[in-house]
Amino acid sequence: MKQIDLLIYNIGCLVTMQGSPKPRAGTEQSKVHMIHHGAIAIQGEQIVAVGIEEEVRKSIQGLTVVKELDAQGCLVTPGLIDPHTHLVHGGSREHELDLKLKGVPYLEILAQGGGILNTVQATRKATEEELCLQAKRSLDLMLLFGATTVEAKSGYGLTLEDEVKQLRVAKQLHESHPVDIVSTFMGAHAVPVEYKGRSEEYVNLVLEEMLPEVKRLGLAEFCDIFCEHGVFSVEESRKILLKAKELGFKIKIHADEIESIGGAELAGELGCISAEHLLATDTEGIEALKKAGTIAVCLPATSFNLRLQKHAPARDMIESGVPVALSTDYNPGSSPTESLQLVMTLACLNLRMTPEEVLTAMTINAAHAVGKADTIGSLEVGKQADIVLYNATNLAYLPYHFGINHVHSVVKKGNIVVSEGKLI
Ligand SMILES: N=CN[C@@H](CCC(=O)O)C(=O)O
Ligand SMILES: [Zn+2]
Repeated sequence: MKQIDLLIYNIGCLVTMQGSPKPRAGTEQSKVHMIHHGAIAIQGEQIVAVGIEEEVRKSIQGLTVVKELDAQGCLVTPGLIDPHTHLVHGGSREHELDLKLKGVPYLEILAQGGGILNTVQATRKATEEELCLQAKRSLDLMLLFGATTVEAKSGYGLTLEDEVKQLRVAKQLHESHPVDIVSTFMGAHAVPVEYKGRSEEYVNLVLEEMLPEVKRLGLAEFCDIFCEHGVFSVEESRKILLKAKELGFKIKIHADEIESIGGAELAGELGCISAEHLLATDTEGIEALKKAGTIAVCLPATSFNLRLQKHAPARDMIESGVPVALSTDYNPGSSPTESLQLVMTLACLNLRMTPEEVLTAMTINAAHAVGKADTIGSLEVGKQADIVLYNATNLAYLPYHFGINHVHSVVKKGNIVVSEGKLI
């Protein structure tokens, strides 16, 4: 070891999340590993020492420290991970607010050609540059709110060309923005208008053309599908996810968001890495997830914004041993928010998760949900130095004082990219 490039010291409460080769489930979900008076030493992109400040300083004795960052006694956590977003899209849908207030259900708006299909129109119209600019604005906000890795789905193109356009934007942002992006192909997000009443043909297009081409271009690691009453059936979802698996994609599923049609059971049957939404999941669904080790990605900002009375049964899931992750579900319809901190509050209040369970859900479990737990999700020697410093001294303060941004600084791959709440 030649030198320390960055030493973060005087950390009042350092939450490391260390030691989770597997997603954390059951009582493990609340074990966050907290150190008081901590420090982190970084070389290049990696953590080389982490722990009690005195010990960290001893372990790096004699080495030149290039830069120091005084945490001023504050709370420090691993970089937050947002494992479910629809980051790249055209337009916005504030006009739906009126329909929502009149009580028109989400799936009804979609069935009338609005909702997702409205965003499909706007996304098809937009150029790659326009999509990139719009998504970058959101990605900047996500970073300011503490996210250092974000999953991003396609699914607003619904033609090969437009799906590839969205995925190319995600790739471009991954390469140019400090936030890392994990790409998911979601050509089966809705049946496009030109295939109305011919969903079988659209499913074939996804199977025969889109999936192989996206694979050939290497534009996505994951494949996802909206398995829901009136969107894609369990049979259609099985077909698409099986083909995706065969082609080497890792698989995810939007399951049981509005109705329980067996999406969670399918996730278990196919060994999905994660199943998302799960508001309507019942005991059998929870059991299927548990058996398969599938991560439940809960999206409380979506149920809040859709004004749903029901919430994902996160407590039952945790108590049954299903690992839970949390996400913004950032998208222009059901969850137009980039703030994982708002999600923290909603997860505590509506899903009855503790602040510790919430942090696990946004760090190590989210890292597993995007297949990156070997490099991110905890602060450990050898892991990527993705770190958040807050204007707070304890974990519970984050969900407690809601509606504001608590982030003071963000370190991404060893570089300070946010300081005093501003991008640098
Ligand atoms: N439910 C399906 N897809 C997105 C919403 C997309 C939209 O409304 O534009 C979700 O995960 O919430
Ligand atoms: Zn989604």
